[in-house]
Amino acid sequence: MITFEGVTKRYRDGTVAVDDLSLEVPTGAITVFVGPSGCGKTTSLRMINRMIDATSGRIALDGQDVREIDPPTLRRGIGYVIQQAGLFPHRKIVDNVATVPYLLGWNKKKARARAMELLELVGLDAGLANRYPFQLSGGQQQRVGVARALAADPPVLLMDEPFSAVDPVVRASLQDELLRLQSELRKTIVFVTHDIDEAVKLGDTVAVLRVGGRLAQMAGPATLLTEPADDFVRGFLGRDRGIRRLSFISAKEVRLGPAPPDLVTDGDGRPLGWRTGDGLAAYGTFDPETDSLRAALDAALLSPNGVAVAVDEEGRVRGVAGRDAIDDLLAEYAPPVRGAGSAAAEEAPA
Ligand SMILES: Nc1ncnc2c1ncn2[C@@H]1O[C@H](COP(=O)(O)OP(=O)(O)OP(=O)(O)O)[C@@H](O)[C@H]1O
Repeated sequence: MITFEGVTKRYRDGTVAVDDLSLEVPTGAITVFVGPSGCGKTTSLRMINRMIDATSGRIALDGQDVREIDPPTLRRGIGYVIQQAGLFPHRKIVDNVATVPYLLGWNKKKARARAMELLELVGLDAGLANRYPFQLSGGQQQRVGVARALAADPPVLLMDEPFSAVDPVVRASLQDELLRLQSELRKTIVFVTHDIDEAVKLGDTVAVLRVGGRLAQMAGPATLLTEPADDFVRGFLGRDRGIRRLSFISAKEVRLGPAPPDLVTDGDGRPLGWRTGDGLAAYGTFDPETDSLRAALDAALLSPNGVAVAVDEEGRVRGVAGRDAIDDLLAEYAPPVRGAGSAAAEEAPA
C-alpha cells in the first residue's frame, strides 16, 4: 500500500501543485488519479518514486517513508511508464526492454531472455525485438514502454498518461491489454490521466483531483458516477455519466422474449439480420451472461427496430430484448442521478 499523509508540494516559484493530499493506494489494484490540466497529477505521481520530493507531509510505501529509501533502490521496485513511451531511440527494442535488468547487473543473455518473455507478455511479436523504436507504431511503442517498466518485476507501477498519444482505437486496445495483464500480475498501479472515460474503465479506485492538488473525491467508479461528491466532480464526470454508469450494471436480468420470425439466422442459429422489404437490416447483439446494460442498450440502438439480440458465448441467438425490457431495468437501476444539478452545473470545468 502507498499512503499519502498531508502531502504538499510547493515549487520554488511559489506554485502549490499539491496541497495537503491524504489518500491510500491499495496493493494489487489500479488507482487512477484524474483531474483537469494542472491539478497536480504528475507531481503527485512523481513524489512516489522521488523524482520530485514533497515539501511537507509523508509518502509511505508499505509503511516505510520513501525519504528513507535511497532513490535508486526505491525506483528498482517501481516501474515507470510515460506518454510516448520514452524509449531510447538508438537502442533496439529488446535492449530497451532489458534496460533495468542490465542496470541490475544481469548478464546479457539472461536480460535479453527476460526481455523476449516480456515482449510476448504485452502482445508484441518476437520479430520486432531487433527493430529500433522509430520502426514501430505508437501503440507498439507504448507496449514496449509497459514491457520495459515490468522488466524487473516491480510490485509497483506508475503510469503517467501512458496511452494519451495514440489514436482512440489503439488506445482502447492498450487499455484492454493493461486490464488483462493486471488480472495476471496484480501490481499496485497508480495511473494518471485527464480522461474520465479511461479513469472509470481502468480504475478499481478513482481519485478526482482539483486544481491546487486537492482531493475532490476518491471512490470506486460506479460510486463516483452515482454519487458525485459535489458540483466540481459532477461537472468533471460530464453529461454522459448516466450512460457510463450502465457499464457497471449486468445485462443478466434483461427480460428476453422469443426471437421473432423476421430475425434471420444461419444454420447454427447465429443472426444474419432483420428481414426488410428488400433485404436484411443491421442488428446489434449482447451476451446477457457477460455484457453490461450499456452493451444491451447499444445493441438495441443499432437495430432499426430498436430490438437487441441476445446471444450465447457461441454467438447463437438466445432471444431478443425490446426497448421496453431494457427501459424497465434502466428505471430500476439507473434512476436519475442523485443530486443532479442544473444545466449550468453540468458544464465540464476548464
Ligand atoms: N517545476 C515546476 N515549477 C513550477 N511549477 C510547476 C513545476 N512543475 C509543475 N508546476 C505547476 O504545478 C501545477 C501542477 O502540475 P502537474 O504537472 O503536476 O499537473 P497535472 O495535473 O499533471 O497537469 P497536466 O494534466 O496538464 O499534465 C501546475 O500549475 C504546474 O504549472
